[in-house]
Amino acid sequence: MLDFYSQFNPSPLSIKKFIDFGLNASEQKSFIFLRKELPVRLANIMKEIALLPENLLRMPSVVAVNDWYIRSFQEIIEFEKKEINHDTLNYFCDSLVKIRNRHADVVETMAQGVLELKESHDVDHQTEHSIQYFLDRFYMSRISIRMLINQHTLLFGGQLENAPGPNQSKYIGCIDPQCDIVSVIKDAYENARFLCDQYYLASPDLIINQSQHNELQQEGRINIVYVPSHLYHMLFELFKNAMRAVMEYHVSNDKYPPITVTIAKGKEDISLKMSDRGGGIARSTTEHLFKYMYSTAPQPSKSDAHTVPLAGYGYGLPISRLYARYFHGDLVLMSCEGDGTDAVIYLKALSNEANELLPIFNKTTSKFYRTMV
Ligand SMILES: O=C(O)CCCOc1c(F)cc(-c2c(C(=O)NCc3ccc(C(=O)O)cc3)noc2-c2cc(Cl)c(O)cc2O)cc1F
Repeated sequence: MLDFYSQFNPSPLSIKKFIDFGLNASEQKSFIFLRKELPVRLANIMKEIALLPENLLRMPSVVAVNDWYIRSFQEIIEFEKKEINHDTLNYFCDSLVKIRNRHADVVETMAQGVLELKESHDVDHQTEHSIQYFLDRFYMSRISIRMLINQHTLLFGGQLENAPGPNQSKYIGCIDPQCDIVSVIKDAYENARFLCDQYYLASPDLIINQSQHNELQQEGRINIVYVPSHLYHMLFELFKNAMRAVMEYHVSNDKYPPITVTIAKGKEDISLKMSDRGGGIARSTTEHLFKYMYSTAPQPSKSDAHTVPLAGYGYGLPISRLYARYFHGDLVLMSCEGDGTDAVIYLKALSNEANELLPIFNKTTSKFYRTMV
């Protein structure tokens, strides 16, 4: 069955399609689409997992993740031949929730798998490159599958959790058609600042600027049709990094240079540039920050806890970049060593251009893995 579903390409949806479908949503249509599309997306990435180097595939954590995928795949294809009725639709929703919970810790578990590999084998450059290629595609696939599951369970899950927030009633699933970018920036800043204050007993201030293409003059705030939780995840990660840099660079004085976020709206892009004066990083170091292998460093021993670990321990940055790229945006770092760092989140201004970016398993993909040692 895996071969059957992996022969289909995943069908990318745009934010506009998610919205249009959600406005007059039919649970039956969603069910018919998902009981095919979810196995297709699962099968495509499972074929890639199977192509990983033996020594990674045999790591206990990778075996566990693979089992979760096999089990979830089997549970969904059960619905292929089920009669469509009220009970089937309810059972389908319950199965999706069960699958989402089963896969909750996939990111950490895969990181553990990479660590197990690093500790048990020498990882040559080519293998590291292939693992980077695989994990970018694997996590992007996971983001897309969770997006489909969340939309269905939020639109039809029935459990209308506690009354949605003030404007959450206008949400279409997890999409806010009028996502107020400034308020998401402020939320992410306040939460990152809370952690910064706890650790450094101080934190940089925030300045928000707005600028837009002169033909787009609009009063008030810039809104976007987007998934607020994705935008929050990216901003929270970037604020944490910027604050750490500023606080580590300006150890002495108690006045810290503020972090500036500039929101720019053009015809095609909406850009969020976060600038800090945290001393910046060398170009040679910047490229490592998006590497999964580099950032899966063994936990620092207590002794050197005082040094600020440059090697991150989360996958915060690479995964934040995947969220940006998921709807055809991007996340770019421009650091000037000795001064500070600009991090830019690019988003599509038009929801019909914000298409899912999905990894597709095909002959070229498998050729890529075949060259792996
Ligand atoms: O994943 C995680 O948990 C966090 C993973 C990430 O952890 C980091 C972190 F937050 C901040 C920095 C950092 C430094 C720094 O640290 N400068 C001082 C030093 C320069 C070079 C070296 C060296 O070459 O050894 C050591 C210190 N300067 O600018 C940034 C910086 C990095 C990013 Cl991604 C950003 O969006 C904004 C920034 O200001 C580096 C990180 F890596």
